[in-house]
Amino acid sequence: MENGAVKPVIVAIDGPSGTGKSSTSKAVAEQLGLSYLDTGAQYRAITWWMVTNGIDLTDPTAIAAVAGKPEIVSGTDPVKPTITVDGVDVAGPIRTEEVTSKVSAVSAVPEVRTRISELQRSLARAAADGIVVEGRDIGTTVLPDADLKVFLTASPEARAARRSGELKGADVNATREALVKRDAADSSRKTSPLAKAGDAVEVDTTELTLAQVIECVVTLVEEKRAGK
Ligand SMILES: Nc1ncnc2c1ncn2[C@@H]1O[C@H](COP(=O)(O)OP(=O)(O)O)[C@@H](O)[C@H]1O
Ligand SMILES: Nc1ccn([C@@H]2O[C@H](COP(=O)(O)OP(=O)(O)O)[C@@H](O)[C@H]2O)c(=O)n1
Repeated sequence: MENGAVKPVIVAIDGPSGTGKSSTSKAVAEQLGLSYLDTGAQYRAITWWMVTNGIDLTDPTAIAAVAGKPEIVSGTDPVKPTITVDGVDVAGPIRTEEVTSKVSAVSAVPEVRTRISELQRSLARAAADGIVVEGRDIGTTVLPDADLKVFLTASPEARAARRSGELKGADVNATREALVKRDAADSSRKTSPLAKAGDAVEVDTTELTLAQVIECVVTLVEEKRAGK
């Protein structure tokens, strides 16, 4: 690059629910001055639109038929990420239990994935300094040429404890069951399932603090940038 400009760095962070993808990705992006994209929020947003519009989510054909309708816009500032559907701020409504329990059925539909993956690639291309993109299939399918791929894991117990800590009063066992069920659905779907890319660095976060995970990923990005 000319004039000493730094090449944009693309970081893919994948893994199941509650492994720390969002918290880690946001903090890494903020520390390194990169953009940030929560791809799960996009799948939640299209699911919210389908629920709101009474689409039959047991029928993949019905889902596919309307996959192109909602306009989903993601703001990629890690300090204040935003998400709107047809101009409506849905940051709150996409986190309800109803959307969480239905998102895997919607995200398994190939027409939905094609549409959302295109959005993701165009946002990654537009990020002048680079971007941290978190999800399930970023390293394997959406951005297979990412400069760094990280796959976060943690025991189901640790993940359920973290999640039920967020959802005040939620029963840990019920949270664990719902989480394991969603992982199974996301891992077994035909189109770009949740999977570790062959060249991803796996980080088990069960025994690590969030600060340790952030430091680990920042170091990995800096090593990549230094050409190590
Ligand atoms: N290593 C960690 N140790 C303890 N808590 C964590 C750790 N990583 C994340 N958390 C907490 O767990 C919850 C889920 O993290 P989040 O980043 O939303 O995970 P994901 O995006 O993978 O679902 C959050 O409340 C977060 O603060
Ligand atoms: N790249 C992605 C990201 C999310 N998803 C889907 O979106 C759902 C919600 O993702 P999320 O990241 O918000 O989930 P949490 O980890 O926050 O619980 C997942 O369970 C997947 O069904 C996907 O299919 N591919």
